[in-house]
Amino acid sequence: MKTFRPERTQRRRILRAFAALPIAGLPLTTLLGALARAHAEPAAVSDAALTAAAQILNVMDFEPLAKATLPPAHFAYLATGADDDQTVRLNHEAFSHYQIRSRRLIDVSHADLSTQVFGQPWTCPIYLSAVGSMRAFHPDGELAVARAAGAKSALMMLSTVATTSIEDAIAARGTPVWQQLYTTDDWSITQAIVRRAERAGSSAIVLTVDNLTGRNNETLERAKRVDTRDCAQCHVSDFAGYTRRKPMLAGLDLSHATELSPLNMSWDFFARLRGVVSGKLIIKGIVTAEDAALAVRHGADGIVVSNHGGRDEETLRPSIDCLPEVVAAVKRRVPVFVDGGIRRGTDVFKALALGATGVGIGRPYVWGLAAFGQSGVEAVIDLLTRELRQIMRQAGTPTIAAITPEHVIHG
Ligand SMILES: Cc1cc2nc3c(=O)[nH]c(=O)nc-3n(C[C@H](O)[C@H](O)[C@H](O)COP(=O)(O)O)c2cc1C
Ligand SMILES: CCCCCCC(=O)C(=O)O
Repeated sequence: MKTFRPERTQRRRILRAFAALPIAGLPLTTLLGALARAHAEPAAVSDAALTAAAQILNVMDFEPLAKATLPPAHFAYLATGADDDQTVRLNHEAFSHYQIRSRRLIDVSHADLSTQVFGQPWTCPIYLSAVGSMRAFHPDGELAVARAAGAKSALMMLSTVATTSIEDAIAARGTPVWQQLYTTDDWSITQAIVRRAERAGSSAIVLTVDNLTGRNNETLERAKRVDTRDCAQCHVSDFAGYTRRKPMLAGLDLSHATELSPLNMSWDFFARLRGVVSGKLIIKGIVTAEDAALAVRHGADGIVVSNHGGRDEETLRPSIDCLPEVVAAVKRRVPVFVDGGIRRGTDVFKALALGATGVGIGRPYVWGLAAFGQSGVEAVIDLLTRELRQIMRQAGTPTIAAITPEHVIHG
């Protein structure tokens, strides 16, 4: 990559853009770095990128910056979902159907966002959900995310198909991460990944069950036709090449494998997995009361209500709409987490009111990563945290425990 040396007039424009950035603490070098990656030639620094940088008010404002920074096929891998991307859109839109019932005259001078998960203190209920191949979005990939998670005391869930090993991610975060699990139908592979993750200090194994081999992502396929650059980091077209690039799969014999989320996976597999996971075992991708009950019966320690950000199947059922029935079925026996379409502090608030213990984000922090590296991820966490604090005050809920189902209504 060429070094970015802006001309004097460009520098003035960049400085103006930076000065207008309302997010304190994004260093100029970070902004310049992002623009340098976005435009290998300084002369190509576009007005659109500068304007977008100057207008960051909320996490969604990072998306156009990420788009300007990334090769089209990488951005498409990040942005898109299954079929017509309708579930992706509905995941967020559905939050507008829930309205907040604010209570008045409650002392909210000390809003406390801290909570407890599995007996561990969390400074805030927002966590960074698993996203694979993050070096496709920024050279520092998961390392930058882990550092940001450490700086902000946010929980990070590391993908099996991360481009950083769990050992390096934990070292960068400074405290354990959760290991998300994809595996093959070869039991020895499953055991090896679990053993390695637990030896490295992973405090939970999160089995993803909603991403069956063979998703239909037409938007991504179209983007790959126009952008023919090597996207092997994030695209699974060449299975052997793809898995070779994933540190968590290094040293494993995958020569007989063709998939990482086998079609024959069943509750028997989950029960067997329960037998080898010594820490917490969480199941990610549950969207019905029936499966939530089965998960608890099979020994799950936690459930993530998720449709994988609408990436795998076009169900048109937003994950926030699935949360209440799962919470009802679980009857407080294990914590329930949710992700999908969370873009505002009010979305986090509504999810908590509907019974979530923790609320995951995917794309928003990757937009921050793509645009600004570690600082961008931190800024996304800060923005959502600030918005959550604000709505907690407005709604008369000074603590996370004070947020109850009475604070939200489906309209
Ligand atoms: C680019 C990308 C890669 C992802 N990779 C994984 C993964 O490796 N494992 C997994 O369980 N979920 C993965 N997810 C799903 C996220 O963990 C999460 O469920 C989803 O992104 C939440 O929706 P949101 O992006 O609207 O916040 C990925 C999502 C994206 C956008
Ligand atoms: C099941 C193997 C491919 C996983 C790709 C990572 C992922 O979950 C995604 O949404 O992308």
